[in-house]
Amino acid sequence: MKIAVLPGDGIGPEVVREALRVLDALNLPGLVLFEGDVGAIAYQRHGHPLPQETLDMARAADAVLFGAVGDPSCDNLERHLRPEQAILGLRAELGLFANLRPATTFTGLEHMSGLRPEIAREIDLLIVRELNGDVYFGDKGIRTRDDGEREGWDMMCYSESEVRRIAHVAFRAARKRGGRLTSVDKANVLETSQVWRDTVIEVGKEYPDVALEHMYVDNAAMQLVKSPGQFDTVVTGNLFGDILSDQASMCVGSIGLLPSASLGERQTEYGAFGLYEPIHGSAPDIAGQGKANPMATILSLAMLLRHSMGREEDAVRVERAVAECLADGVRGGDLGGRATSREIGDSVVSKLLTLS
Ligand SMILES: NC(=O)c1ccc[n+]([C@@H]2O[C@H](COP(=O)([O-])OP(=O)(O)OC[C@H]3O[C@@H](n4cnc5c(N)ncnc54)[C@H](O)[C@@H]3O)[C@@H](O)[C@H]2O)c1
Ligand SMILES: CC(C)[C@H](C(=O)O)[C@@H](O)C(=O)O
Ligand SMILES: [Mg+2]
Repeated sequence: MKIAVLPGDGIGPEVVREALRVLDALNLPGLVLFEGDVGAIAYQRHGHPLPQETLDMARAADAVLFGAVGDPSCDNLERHLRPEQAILGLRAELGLFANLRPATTFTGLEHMSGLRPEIAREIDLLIVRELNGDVYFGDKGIRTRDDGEREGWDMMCYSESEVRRIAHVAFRAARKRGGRLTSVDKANVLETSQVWRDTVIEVGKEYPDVALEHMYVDNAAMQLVKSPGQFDTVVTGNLFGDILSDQASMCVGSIGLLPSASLGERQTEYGAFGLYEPIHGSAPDIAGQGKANPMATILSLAMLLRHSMGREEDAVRVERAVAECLADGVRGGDLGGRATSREIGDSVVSKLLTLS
């Protein structure tokens, strides 16, 4: 089993390092790890944020563990050379169209949520975010109008087949969870969303056991804060899913806690090929200070064990280790504590070794 490890920029290497220590503690046979450059570091070393060699390494692997990309020093580069293009390029080139972003309450953290504890306690949802389309990948540009004013434009677009395939992933996920699916769109304004909604309804006919509802994205943002417990599985487009998942993280307590899996159609001999990363970014404001919470990356590793390695029991063990550390009061700066990334990694590894 080959894992491509792409730590990236800022806190990326700091959080990936701790996830790898957890992987090491599991002592799994037959693992081969390769490390590659992505993001600003890759641009500095190779002149491109996603060097061909890194892409080839990811393609040749059975799974990818990704940290984060982004560096303020690159904000004025031409767009195709910016670090963020590395993750967008990987998602597109590897056909990873289904991004699973679970958000679940942790016992003992209710008071760290931006919500009242009794409301935070209810959170157990999965955002299924489409990852290969939408305004992210449509034509875009900056043009100068006749009156001399600059105008930026980005085309939002979803085809029926793009919506159909993510809808199937979401319905199947909802079926395995609480049997409820909320499709989030902006069909009252956007034609893209009209096609989205019509297609989700069509696909829904194949899943009569799943209760489907539709919600406009502005209302969904409000409902997520008002009563997050009403959500089971949520399916939405690339942009809305990006925003709602950061919001969901603060309902749980910190962006340093939410993992993700990006999956496509490819299967390997071990499970689904996938890329696993925390939902947060490179956090330049705390990079290099040992302040990053590595739990989101450790929980992403758990998703890798589950989806790409078929090791459900190990995945659950890692998730339990993180949850029990939080219940014991292990807290980084993001949760009002003082534990360093290293100390959080140490705690998770020690806890893991006590769990059978
Ligand atoms: N998938 C990715 O690689 C990814 C995701 C999001 C943002 N980015 C990039 O990261 C850079 C910074 O973006 P941003 O500041 O908007 O978002 P961010 O997620 O990097 O940081 C937002 C805030 O959350 C904090 N934070 C994030 N992760 C944390 C962690 N693990 N522990 C403790 N605190 C944490 C940061 O310190 C910051 O205050 C940008 O270049 C952006 O494009 C990359
Ligand atoms: C860095 C950026 C391209 C990325 C996105 O918008 O998808 C990030 O915000 C994420 O959530 O993974
Ligand atoms: Mg994001």
